[in-house]
Amino acid sequence: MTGSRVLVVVPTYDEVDNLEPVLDRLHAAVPDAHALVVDDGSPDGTGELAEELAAQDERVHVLRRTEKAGLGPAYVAGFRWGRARDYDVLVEMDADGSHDPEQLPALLAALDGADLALGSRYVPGGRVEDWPRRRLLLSRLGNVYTRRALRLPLADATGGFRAVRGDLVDRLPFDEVASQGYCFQVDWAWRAWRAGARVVEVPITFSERASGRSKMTSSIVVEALARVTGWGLQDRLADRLPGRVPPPVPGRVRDGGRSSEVR
Ligand SMILES: Nc1nc2c(ncn2[C@@H]2O[C@H](COP(=O)(O)OP(=O)(O)O[C@H]3O[C@H](CO)[C@@H](O)[C@H](O)[C@@H]3O)[C@@H](O)[C@H]2O)c(=O)[nH]1
Repeated sequence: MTGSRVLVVVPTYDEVDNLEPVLDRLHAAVPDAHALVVDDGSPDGTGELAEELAAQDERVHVLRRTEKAGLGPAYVAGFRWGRARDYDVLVEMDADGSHDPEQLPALLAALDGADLALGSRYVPGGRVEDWPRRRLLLSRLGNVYTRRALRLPLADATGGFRAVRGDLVDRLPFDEVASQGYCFQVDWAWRAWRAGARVVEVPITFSERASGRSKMTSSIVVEALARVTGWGLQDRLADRLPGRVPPPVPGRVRDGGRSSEVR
């Protein structure tokens, strides 16, 4: 979307070695983009570093929260901050170098014909590099399960590199989004699709983080499994209710220009 004001929301927890290189790469790739670092009281000083970077560069902003409250609430706070300041496009990007800012222009370009552009590791052309095999397996299985349980025609609903038009953010009921962990990604992609949003998957390369450790925990996995299973069951039960009001017309999903069927 040419001429748009773009805000890249970067959630951080203990990313002191990764943050500056990632912001440098972002501004080399998309010089006009602004970045909002949403730090949850990182003990390693990421929040203080973000303040220093913001003092040196007017394109960098910081939202500091007092404690680690999860990826979902961090993004909701970042999206609200961005919409209150009239950014037209909001972007999700990890702080650890897993997402390549050079691929951001492709995500932004995809918004010309879509409301939500998902960076996708699992469409043709997408890749995962150097991730431990068990993480890759978990991610693949999580996506297969999500697709089946929610009848959501996405190859990668759990990824965290995406761009969304501000007006879609305004339409979504983020007050109802209770997901704390990485399930947040599925949660709002699903709500967007059900709300009739035009969703496109854009191939990306995801690489193992540059330094530090993943914040993935077993409770994040359990939350995702429980929530996705619950939503899927509710949806199927609702199908059986007499006089059920038809669900909203689902949005279109495209992958490289082709329409996808619900699998
Ligand atoms: N503010 C804040 N940030 C957090 C929190 N937990 C994690 N983060 C930040 O969120 C980003 C992703 O966390 P990682 O721990 O690096 O995630 P990963 O294991 O590489 O995650 C992969 O799976 C996620 C779930 O599908 C994806 O969202 C992510 O893109 C990637 O594919 C990092 O920038 C990390 O600092 C939190 O509680 N609060």
